[in-house]
Amino acid sequence: MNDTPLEVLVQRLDLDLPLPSYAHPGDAGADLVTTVDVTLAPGERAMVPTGVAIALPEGFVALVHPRSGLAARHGLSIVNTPGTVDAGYRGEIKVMLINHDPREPIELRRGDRIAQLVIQRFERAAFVDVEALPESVRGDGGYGSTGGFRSTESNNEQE
Ligand SMILES: O=c1ccn([C@H]2C[C@H](O)[C@@H](COP(=O)(O)OP(=O)(O)OP(=O)(O)O)O2)c(=O)[nH]1
Ligand SMILES: [Mg+2]
Repeated sequence: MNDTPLEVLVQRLDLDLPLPSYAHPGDAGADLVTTVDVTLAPGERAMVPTGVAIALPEGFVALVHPRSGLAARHGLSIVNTPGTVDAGYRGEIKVMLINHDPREPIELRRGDRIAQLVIQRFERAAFVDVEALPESVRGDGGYGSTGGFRSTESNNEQE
C-alpha cells in the first residue's frame, strides 16, 4: 500500500461535526456521521445527510458502504450498497439507510457513525460493440451454476 495518502478536499457543511475519519491505520473505510437525529421503524428507509461534500481527483470513486457492526447488531444497512459518489459530484454525501430488523426501531443521533467511505481508483471502459464474445470456460453459466452452499450439492436440473 502507498504510504502517502491521497488528498481529498472536503467541505464540511456542518462545522460542529468531524471530517470523515479512519478508526485505525490501514482501514479501508473512513466513517461518516449523520447530521440529524433519525429513527427508522422496522423496514423503514431514510436518506440521511452526512454534512460533507468532497472533490475527488479524476479517476477515483468513493463508495458508501454499510458498517458491519451496525448491520450485525441492529440490522442497519444501505439500500443501494455500495453507494457511488462520482468524482464530479459536489453535493452533500447522503446515505440511504434501511432498517432490516423485523421488530426493533433503530434510533440514530446526530454525530453517530452510520456508514463508511471507501475511496478507490477505477477504470473507465471504452465499450466496444461486437456481434460475438470470445469464449470462456464459464460461458453463460451463472446464478448458482456451480452449486449451492456445499460443492457436493447437485447444481442444476440437467444432472
Ligand atoms: O449513496 C450515495 C449514492 C450517490 N450519492 C450522490 C453522489 C453521486 O455522484 C450522485 C449520483 O449517484 P448515482 O449515479 O448512484 O445515482 P443516479 O440515480 O444514477 O443519479 P444521477 O442521475 O444523478 O447520476 O449521488 C450519494 O451522495 N450517496
Ligand atoms: Mg448516475
